[in-house]
Amino acid sequence: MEFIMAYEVIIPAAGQGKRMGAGKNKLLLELNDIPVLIHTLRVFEEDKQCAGIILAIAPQDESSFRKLLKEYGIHKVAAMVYGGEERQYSVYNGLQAATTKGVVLVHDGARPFIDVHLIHQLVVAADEHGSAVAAVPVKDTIKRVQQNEVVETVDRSSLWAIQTPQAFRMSILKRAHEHALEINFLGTDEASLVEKLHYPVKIVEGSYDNIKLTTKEDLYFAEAIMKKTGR
Ligand SMILES: Nc1ccn([C@@H]2O[C@H](COP(=O)(O)OP(=O)(O)OP(=O)(O)O)[C@@H](O)[C@H]2O)c(=O)n1
Ligand SMILES: C[C@](O)(CO)[C@H](O)COP(=O)(O)O
Repeated sequence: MEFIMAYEVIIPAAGQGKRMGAGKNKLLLELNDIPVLIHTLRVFEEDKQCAGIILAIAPQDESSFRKLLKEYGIHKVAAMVYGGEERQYSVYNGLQAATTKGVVLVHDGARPFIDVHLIHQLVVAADEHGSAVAAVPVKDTIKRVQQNEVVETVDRSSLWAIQTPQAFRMSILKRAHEHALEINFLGTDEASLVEKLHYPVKIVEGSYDNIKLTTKEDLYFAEAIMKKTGR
């Protein structure tokens, strides 16, 4: 009998896509005629372990998003909340609508190439260790630069590029977001808020295919990944 560990997922989808320059929410852009948002949501809709999806959206996208959910048969969206000025606040608003006492995932709507096996690995790791994030080893040499001049070459052997999903015991993520508000800390991912509490964050090696669609160039990579994965 397969052991099913249920989780809820918060999908921040309220960004403006400024770096993409699409003139609209980049999650409404289409890959193989299907919106990016739907590619992302489908994975969770089809995962038996996913107990519910919480979507953080921009008010101006509400009607188009609701139409898409209906058109593509996405039934697991348990709540739609309005996002905030920053991604962190969108996730925080989503957290208020979460009901699980167990594991909660946060996954960028802009990362459509998520693999269900990685999701399950993250859920198990978060249940065991408290927090776990998808990541891949850095491939480039990374240098710290000030005024257009290299000041340091960072030792690459311990550098990882952190992705989402990021998985947490609900109690830990709630505490981390509350603490970040208390100390007025703004992080670019949920794990950085947990680190502020000095809690451990485990790494689960993911895939280089799990890209975040951020700039136009990422759309070319996305087309190649669609072909490769047969989506
Ligand atoms: N205030 C925000 C900002 C971002 N996001 C979401 O967080 C994910 C990752 O953010 P990013 O790739 O930076 O998206 P944008 O903020 O839209 O991009 P940009 O910074 O170029 O405007 C995206 O799914 C985006 O919709 C969000 O829910 N609320
Ligand atoms: C959460 C994240 O995807 C991890 O790499 C990344 O930090 C999001 O950054 P963004 O600038 O909000 O897209």
